[in-house]
Amino acid sequence: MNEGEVLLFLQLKQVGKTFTTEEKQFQVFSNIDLDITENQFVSILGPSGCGKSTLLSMVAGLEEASEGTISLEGSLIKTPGPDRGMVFQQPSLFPWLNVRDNITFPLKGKMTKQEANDHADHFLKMVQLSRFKENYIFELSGGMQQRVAIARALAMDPKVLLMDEPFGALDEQTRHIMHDELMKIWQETQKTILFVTHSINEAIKLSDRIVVMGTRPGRIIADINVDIPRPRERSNLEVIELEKEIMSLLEGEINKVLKEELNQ
Ligand SMILES: Nc1ncnc2c1ncn2[C@@H]1O[C@H](COP(=O)(O)OP(=O)(O)OP(=O)(O)O)[C@@H](O)[C@H]1O
Repeated sequence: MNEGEVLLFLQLKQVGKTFTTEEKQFQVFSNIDLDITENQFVSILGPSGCGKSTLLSMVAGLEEASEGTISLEGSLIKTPGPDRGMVFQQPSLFPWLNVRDNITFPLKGKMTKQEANDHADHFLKMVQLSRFKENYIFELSGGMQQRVAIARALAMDPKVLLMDEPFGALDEQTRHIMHDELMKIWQETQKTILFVTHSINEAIKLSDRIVVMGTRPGRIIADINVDIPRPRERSNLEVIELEKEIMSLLEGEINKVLKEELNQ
């Protein structure tokens, strides 16, 4: 690298996605350009169907880009890899393994059993589940299961944590607790986080930056740096102002989706 040259961390260049089925071709989005710096917490916000999950899956390497390129520290992303950890809305844990073994499972072959257990215990402490390491998944609440999924992703030491509506299935109270915990984890681990949500308030509460997507055609309609000091209470005037601003940006997009759905 030449002196003065900035190494881009996560870079999406002119990315597009078209799904092809037997009957038709469907372009979800095109021309997505995004540069994300290391340690940034970036939320992708947008109406249902604009392609948030598809975009995240492409960064995960689970979906291929139809156009453009996605690279992490200069390496093109084509397949899933340990440099990217994924947390889904449903935690997809192994019910036949206890909490700790769920976390050590992907570490098999990478370290000794004792090292893996110690490693898992470190992350279980971080997500405040140390007392539950011997429990089975069905014995945990939804919020606790999601914490196991976060610990499992972090234990792989990814460069980027990809989170697809991770708290979407939780009740309001648990979601608030998880927000606070995720903020602590992010500050402690300094991970880069790409977070998909359709909650404006969630995006404002958590993010350094909010990328707002529109739909049909899918595209970025705003890219907002959030410099409101944390913690960001809902009653904070700056939060309320930003919430209004994003709501008005999204209103037209949401109406577009509703109109099309009602006409179908
Ligand atoms: N494998 C697939 N084949 C065909 N179409 C797909 C496929 N996956 C997603 N789509 C379509 O792509 C569009 C974007 O889907 P995606 O799930 O990425 O949207 P989203 O913004 O995450 O929506 P939501 O907020 O409802 O989860 C939708 O119209 C969806 O039906």
